[in-house]
Amino acid sequence: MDRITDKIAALPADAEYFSLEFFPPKTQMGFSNLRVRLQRMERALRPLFVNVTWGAGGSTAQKSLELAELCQRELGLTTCLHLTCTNMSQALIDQALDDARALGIRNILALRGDPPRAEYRDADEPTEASEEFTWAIDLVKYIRKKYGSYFCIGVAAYPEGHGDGSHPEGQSFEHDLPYLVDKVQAGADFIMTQLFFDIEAYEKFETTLRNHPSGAFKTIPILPGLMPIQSYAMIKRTTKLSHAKMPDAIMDRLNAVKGDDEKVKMVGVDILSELVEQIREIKSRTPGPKGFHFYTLNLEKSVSFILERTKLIPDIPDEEEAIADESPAVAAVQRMIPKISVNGNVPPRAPSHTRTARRQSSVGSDPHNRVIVGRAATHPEWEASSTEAGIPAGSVNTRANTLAISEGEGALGREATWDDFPNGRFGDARSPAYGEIDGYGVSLHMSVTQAVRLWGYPKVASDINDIFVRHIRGEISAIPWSEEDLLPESSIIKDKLEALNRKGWWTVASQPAVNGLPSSDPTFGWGPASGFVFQKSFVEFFLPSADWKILYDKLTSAEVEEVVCFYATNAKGDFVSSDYTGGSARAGGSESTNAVTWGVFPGKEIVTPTIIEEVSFRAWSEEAFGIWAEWAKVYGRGSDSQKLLDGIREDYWLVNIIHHDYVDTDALWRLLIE
Ligand SMILES: Cc1cc2nc3c(=O)[nH]c(=O)nc-3n(C[C@H](O)[C@H](O)[C@H](O)COP(=O)(O)OP(=O)(O)OC[C@H]3O[C@@H](n4cnc5c(N)ncnc54)[C@H](O)[C@@H]3O)c2cc1C
Ligand SMILES: NC(=O)c1ccc[n+]([C@@H]2O[C@H](COP(=O)([O-])OP(=O)(O)OC[C@H]3O[C@@H](n4cnc5c(N)ncnc54)[C@H](O)[C@@H]3O)[C@@H](O)[C@H]2O)c1
Repeated sequence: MDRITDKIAALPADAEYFSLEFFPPKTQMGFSNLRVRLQRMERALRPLFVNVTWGAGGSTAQKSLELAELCQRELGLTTCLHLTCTNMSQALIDQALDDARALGIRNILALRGDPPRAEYRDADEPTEASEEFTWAIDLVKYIRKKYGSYFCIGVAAYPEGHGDGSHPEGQSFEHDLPYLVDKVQAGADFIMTQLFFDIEAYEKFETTLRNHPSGAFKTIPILPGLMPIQSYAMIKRTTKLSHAKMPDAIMDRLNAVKGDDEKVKMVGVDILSELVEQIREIKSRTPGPKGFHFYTLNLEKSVSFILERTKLIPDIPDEEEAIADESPAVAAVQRMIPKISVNGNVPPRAPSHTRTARRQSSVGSDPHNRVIVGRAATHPEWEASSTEAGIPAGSVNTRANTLAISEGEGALGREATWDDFPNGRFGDARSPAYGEIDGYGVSLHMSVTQAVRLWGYPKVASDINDIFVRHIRGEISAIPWSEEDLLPESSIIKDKLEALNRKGWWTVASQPAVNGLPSSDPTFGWGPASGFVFQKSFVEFFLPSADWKILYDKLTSAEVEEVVCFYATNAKGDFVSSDYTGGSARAGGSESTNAVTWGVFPGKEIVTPTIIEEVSFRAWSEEAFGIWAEWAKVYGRGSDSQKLLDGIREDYWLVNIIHHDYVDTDALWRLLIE
């Protein structure tokens, strides 16, 4: 019995249940770590089902199917595969549905994805045979027509209204309502909502649906979407992107602790637990089992606390637990235990940062603390056995112990939750949580109208120079690679960044050098009091291949190569770095790891929150080039703008250059500008 609605129907009338959402990790190591995490969460938390997200336009198709296979086939979890229908070929939709069926998946969350780009269509597709996929309802109808009742179909809904800004009257639940009625009447079996924190909006939403004159929502399962608060910066960004309101009372509680990551997380657990209680009260008005949906962002600690605190974890009878302890699931948990680094050490608590930093990592802070040290995708043979790691047999052989581990308790818990502080947008590339924020794939995060309003219709490369320069100057709020303004720290290198962008080297990230400022410094400071912080300067930018050839020679010249590290790639996947220049490896052949931000604090080891290295650069660069393609789709096929952007994508390189001489704070800029 793997259809979600059948599973719900089999529950007692007063039962509660929940689902957990995961996205396909960007890196092999992230995938391998998620496998272990899923095994642990399945055992400790017992979700009724899990969701696997789908990158808009099919951008994660293969990875989503791999993750869905792991969940459904290997772990035996009832799996709901998300599927979007816009901006991709019908062939891909057909393939995904056929693959899902072949994997035994019985549940699809049928979504629209990004707004359809008018001229986007697979040129090879015979038009008379293809369906029009403009709205999610088109996918619901298509699945019903092609597969009958084989799939249980879910659809999305938005308690505060869908917010892509394309509707003239703005964001409103009332505007969406008739279309939601249509989606359900077209054959949807359950509803999952966008994340929200405004309980009054949710109450109005569920009450309106349940009492709707059409009767469409009288009994349909409605799963409210809840996002654990992983960090201050992340929740601010997610609520902005999802257009969910953060009530003042909740924001005040987070503002009061915003400098302390651990406290933000625990206040977040309180906030989410209170939301669950309030939703319970609203749901008690409708008979039948009550469901909840959690956006995990591939992290386990917060959600485990919330589920335990709110008693949402289902009990299992003792005898079933005894059987379960003999089962393959336990063997899986036992396999997970040895994910202790070879020398058996465990990571310390992640440092407390007060500022949004870039590629955050607990790994570089202490080489002993690596959780995944190699590149092997599965069952790396360097793992210590549980006996070698000093774990008494049977010590995790109960669900209670597994839950404690998911909550970060003890040495095993610290090991399991090593990546629990994804400050900034990009965490450690070894973490399942690494990558773009929602796992919905590369996206501009805005409608065509908004994109055109911000960036107009670029026709020649110098138009792009202007867009980047205006972003550096704060005249436009976003470029396709960054929806945020520059951080205050960038102001001291603004003229250098402008100069680079004016000459057509388009910067997407950077930082100035800092040689020992107090940790309390209002612009550069972070971490505990009485410390000192340091930074190496770096800059990441796109440049034409002809310019790259010249710059490469400069970077690999005898006097420069000692003081810089660089990583460079293009859309075809050609890759060069300072580790492998001229076909030979430098520094003994090992790949470099660059701590570009570090801090020294009383009574602590050196903390290195930002690291640049090959694995994260490569994973990010795929996304970075994908964004050019997304931007091109804003404009009509064959238009000047589309041709310009696609041409750039094919020709340009993305390069990240780090200068090691942080004492000479101008060195990087002299090298690149003069
Ligand atoms: C639980 C959940 C999971 C998600 N998972 C993913 C994912 O895995 N991958 C991903 O890329 N995205 C995902 N999304 C995001 C989703 O793809 C976007 O929000 C998308 O912009 C809208 O999708 P939809 O299915 O709600 O679209 P639709 O139901 O088509 O609605 C989109 C908007 O159009 C309006 N509308 C609908 N029909 C019509 C019509 N006939 N005429 C005029 N207006 C109409 C609606 O009112 C709404 O404002 C998810 C969202 C939710 C809530
Ligand atoms: N090299 C890698 O390994 C790697 C991996 C992931 C992400 N990234 C980069 O990080 C960026 C965003 O990451 P984040 O959200 O953690 O960063 P962030 O928001 O912390 O910003 C990164 C820094 O770059 C500056 N910046 C922002 N826009 C800039 C621009 N257009 N030109 C020059 N500087 C700019 C910011 O002021 C800030 O100091 C991505 O756009 C990407 O360029 C690089």
